[in-house]
Amino acid sequence: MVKTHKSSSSTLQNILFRKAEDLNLSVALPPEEAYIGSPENFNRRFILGDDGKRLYNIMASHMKFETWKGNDIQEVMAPDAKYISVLRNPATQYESMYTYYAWKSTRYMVELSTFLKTPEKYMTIYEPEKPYVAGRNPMTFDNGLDARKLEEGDPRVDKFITELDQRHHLVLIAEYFDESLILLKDLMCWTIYDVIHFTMNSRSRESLVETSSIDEDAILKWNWADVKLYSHFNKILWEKIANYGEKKMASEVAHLREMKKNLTKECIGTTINNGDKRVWYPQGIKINSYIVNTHARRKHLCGQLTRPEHGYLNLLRERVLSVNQLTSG
Ligand SMILES: Nc1ncnc2c1ncn2[C@@H]1O[C@H](COP(=O)(O)OS(=O)(=O)O)[C@@H](OP(=O)(O)O)[C@H]1O
Repeated sequence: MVKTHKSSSSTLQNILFRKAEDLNLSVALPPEEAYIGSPENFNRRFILGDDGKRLYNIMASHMKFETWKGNDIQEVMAPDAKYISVLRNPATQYESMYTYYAWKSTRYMVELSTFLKTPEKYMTIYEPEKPYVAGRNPMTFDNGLDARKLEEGDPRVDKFITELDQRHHLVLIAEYFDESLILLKDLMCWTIYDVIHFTMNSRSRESLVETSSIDEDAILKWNWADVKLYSHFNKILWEKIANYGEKKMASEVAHLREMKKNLTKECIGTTINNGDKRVWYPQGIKINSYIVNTHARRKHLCGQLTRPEHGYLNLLRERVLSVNQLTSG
């Protein structure tokens, strides 16, 4: 999975990590924190415990793809691996990113609405040459094309989108996440049970910054390549839904939502927005996470559905390290 920033990728990651845990699949993991090598380009030496020849079933952490040459990621993935990503409406994605990473005090030094009046100016002064998260067209960047300096309409973006379309088996859309997950289940020959999820890494209401329609227009203009990328894959998603059958889709989405509702009742005791040791909080940002109901503590699925990214990374890392110890001992 290409883990695109602030686009519901942690929720998708939770689904994949659950599968890895239950089926004991090999997962390419960062040795610490949440990035594999980034801001350096992807290289297998950044994978925890890699022996130079292992093939992985799952890779679902943030990393930096400069290109999709076919000799980097493909080299480490199992031959029948499916390539997926997720995109979100650039207007909401950009606000989430700017606020979550506190760019008003850590990068561009101004509020989002001020930045949006003359973004080129702030970009020229403050944008790092090699960022973890790009300040312009971030979802295009995460998927492998640095379009921070490309003029609107640059044909390299169209070419990139065409290539990406050939590369990715499925691009999920955050606004139609449940529909996207039904397609994922179909692609992977899973059951609906496999794609149940609770929303991960969402900001608490008080950590959202309201944007005006002027701001939103400015975000869309500034992130023109992301707008193209999103529009393209949103269209593809709806074509896939039509092929799947709209009636069948609606009935499965309803089933998924019903199962989610029941599991929410069963699993979640409380939702908290700070002080959870399994969560990474950027300074001053409140992130929702779930504490399992006392009576559901022994229920494996409840533990999995409520385990935030860093909790899962630590659990899977321990597993990799103990297997490596056994095989080298
Ligand atoms: N299903 C669904 N639909 C729409 N939006 C969703 C969904 N699931 C998660 N989210 C929102 O995605 C934001 C978190 O994205 P990521 O998990 O990709 O963030 S991160 O890059 O890994 O930090 C975060 O956005 P904000 O709350 O606006 O910050 C989540 O609320």
